[in-house]
Amino acid sequence: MSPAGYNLPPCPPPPRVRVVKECRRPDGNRTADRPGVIHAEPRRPVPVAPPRPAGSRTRRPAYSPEAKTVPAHAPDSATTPRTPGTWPPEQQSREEPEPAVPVGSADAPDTDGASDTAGPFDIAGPSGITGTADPLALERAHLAASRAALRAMREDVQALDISDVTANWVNAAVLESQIEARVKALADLAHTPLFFGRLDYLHAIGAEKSGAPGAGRPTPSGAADTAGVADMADTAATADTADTTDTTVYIGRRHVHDTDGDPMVIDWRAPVSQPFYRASKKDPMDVGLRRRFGYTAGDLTAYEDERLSEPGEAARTSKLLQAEIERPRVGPMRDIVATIQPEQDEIVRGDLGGTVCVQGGPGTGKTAVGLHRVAYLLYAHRERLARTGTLVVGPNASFLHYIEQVLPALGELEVRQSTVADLVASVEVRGTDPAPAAVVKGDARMAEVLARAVRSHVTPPAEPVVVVRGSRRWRVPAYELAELVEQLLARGMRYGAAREALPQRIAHAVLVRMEEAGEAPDDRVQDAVARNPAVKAAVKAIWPPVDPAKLVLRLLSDAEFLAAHAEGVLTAEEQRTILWVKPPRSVRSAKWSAADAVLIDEAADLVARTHSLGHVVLDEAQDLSPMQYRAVGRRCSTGSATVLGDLAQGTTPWATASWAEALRHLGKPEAAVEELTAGFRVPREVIAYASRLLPVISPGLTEVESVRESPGSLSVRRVEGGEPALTVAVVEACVAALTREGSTGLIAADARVPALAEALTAAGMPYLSPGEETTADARLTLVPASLAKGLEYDYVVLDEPAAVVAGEPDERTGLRRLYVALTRAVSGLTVLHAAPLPEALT
Ligand SMILES: Nc1ncnc2c1ncn2[C@@H]1O[C@H](COP(=O)(O)OP(=O)(O)OP(=O)(O)O)[C@@H](O)[C@H]1O
Repeated sequence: MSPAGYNLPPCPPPPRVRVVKECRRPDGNRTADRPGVIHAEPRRPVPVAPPRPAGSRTRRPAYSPEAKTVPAHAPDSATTPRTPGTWPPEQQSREEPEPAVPVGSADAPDTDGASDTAGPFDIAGPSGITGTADPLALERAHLAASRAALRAMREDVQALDISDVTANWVNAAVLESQIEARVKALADLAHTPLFFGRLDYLHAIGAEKSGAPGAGRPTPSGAADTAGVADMADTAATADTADTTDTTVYIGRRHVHDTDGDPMVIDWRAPVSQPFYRASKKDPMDVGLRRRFGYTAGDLTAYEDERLSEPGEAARTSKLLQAEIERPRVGPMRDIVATIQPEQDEIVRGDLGGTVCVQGGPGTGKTAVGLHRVAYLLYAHRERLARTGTLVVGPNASFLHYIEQVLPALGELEVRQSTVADLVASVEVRGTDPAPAAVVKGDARMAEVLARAVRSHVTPPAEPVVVVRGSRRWRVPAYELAELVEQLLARGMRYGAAREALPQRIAHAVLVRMEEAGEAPDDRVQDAVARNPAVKAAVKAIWPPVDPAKLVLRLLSDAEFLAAHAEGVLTAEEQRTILWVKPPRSVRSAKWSAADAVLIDEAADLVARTHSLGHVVLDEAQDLSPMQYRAVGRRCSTGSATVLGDLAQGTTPWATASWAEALRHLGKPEAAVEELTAGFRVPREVIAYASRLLPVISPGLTEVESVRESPGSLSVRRVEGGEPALTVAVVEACVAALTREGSTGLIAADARVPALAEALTAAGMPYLSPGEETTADARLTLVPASLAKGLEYDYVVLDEPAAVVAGEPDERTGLRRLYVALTRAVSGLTVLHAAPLPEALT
């Protein structure tokens, strides 16, 4: 296995290039000829990690003081010769951990890396490493060596000379772009920790240990269904350790190995990494020590140990987890790869074959889990999913913008993200429906109405088909044509596919007659007959083309046409509800609504099968109508889905009442429903306050149990003096919130947004809108309550809850909207009201 022994990411749309020749590096060395695989040998020397101290049985090559290569992002000291155990000396002194600072304290130093885990705080000890050296220095040395190894991997790919490899310029261009992508994927981002955890196994990885505790733990080999890109190399390189005596693995975002192919960092998705997320005192999975690392500004500054096999040590909540959650939020959503919790990991690593539905209250990590699941599936089934595609569906553009950096941070750049509206955007949506019309249009019964309407275009043949060839005339009578039509209808084919099949069926009937008359027609004759003008004319009359948009236009404009197909399906009242008062003249001039676009999408699928992807993640799924579920479902009809949502946060008039029903509409009735109840975002005090609404908005749903205590995180204040005084108080609360680190969201009823915007401007306080990225200089976002779903801020100021409730068509939906607004804060929520609070909150 070469350092760069990865298949390169497939590069659709051009077909995968089969590299049949050897790649030749500039130094003349050849690489093997595996199709689509770039090898780069011989490997360059890279510095290796310092020796594991006594008691740590790893196979990693001993640290060599001669190794002088400067690590890619190693501290400046990297060129200085080092002494084992104190490596690198300057770095050790420069990066000596700062004095312990209470987690979440205002004194905590700035962190600027999206993937940093925490500010410095008490370093748990003593370390699992015995010996004289400072454990932190040893870990930093391993980090520096891993970075150097990664740089070497990257340089090997950069050095590839493909000039005599490719047969033509197209192949060369594809290969070039694959190399570019590969180099990009191997980038060492200064502020993204290369590893965030370490496991010390009790037994050598992959060794037989029958009877040993955790004997069933995964081995590094057999990661995945392997075929394909990076995972192939990862799996193979990881498997290198299977017959060794290694006991220690470092876990990070990607695989890094040294010049011998020995892993220095293992991808978090590999089976051998799994115990990092799942092992517990109860089931240590053969892990003796689990170590989590804390970073500050890209520097390794802390670690936290858990000794899973020592019964005396009580299980405790990870301070690093707490610090990570409370780390001020600026910018887009972050990944949680370093702190995925066991119940989340169960979902993340679920089989590709099965659809899973996750019910979870606000802040339980549904979105995070869904995104990490995609990354995991891409690792485990890369080739299959690269071929079939993956998709993340979110509720609106600002939400998608908020989450869009998570997958790239996990090294996955190819996942499409879309709203349902964009998925079905075959017409321009310029109109809106009144709620009652939208509810009927979103009802699953509309699928039956559309199916009937499409099928109604098939007209029973009244005339025979007469095909003239040379001097002969061949006649297929109307009754026989009718039989052919019946057969096609009975097969349940898509309308368009059946339409394409009909000419061949008619031609076949003609050929049977020819044979009966002693002729010996072949396939070419059949094709010629199928293209005969008489056959074409008959097909047009019997099975005319259907334009989905025109069909829906007619259904919504023509009461008789609608009645003919909605008979027994929709009531007369429902039909009236969806009919346009003033029918548009054409598809182009129609003011299509979002629900209309979904109807057109359904009709389009009746005509021609929608392409199915390999896996779809559907977030905030509770808000979809049955017809929207169908639209998403047909995009994973041959694949699987991860459905994420919270019934209590359903705020559309058609929001789903039960997951069983939703999954039925999605076409995945067999899907398992899992529940997440541990809350990561919202502090205990705040979630307890918001949960007062649950009995009214979603009776029977489990309350979220926050993993974080944060005394003083909730403030509810009544403001005397009506709306003007309230506005002043809200602005003041924003000013106060902005004195703290991190982001502030001012959430208000949509109708209140203009007044608040004006007040903020008058106060000289610039603000962003949802979807605009917060930065260190722009930390305040003014959020209409209708767009708050899925978002979060360190501090939230909530304006006038009663107005949020009143902004919705009914009280239950209003209270659900309020529940969403109340659950966006990570560190503090201030509720300000002039009007009385909704009763359920008091
Ligand atoms: N295991 C974890 N470690 C660290 N942070 C986590 C973990 N799980 C979730 N979080 C954090 O909690 C916050 C909420 O997560 P997320 O947005 O995925 O929740 P959600 O269930 O989708 O919430 P909502 O229902 O409000 O949309 C995010 O900041 C996320 O990073």
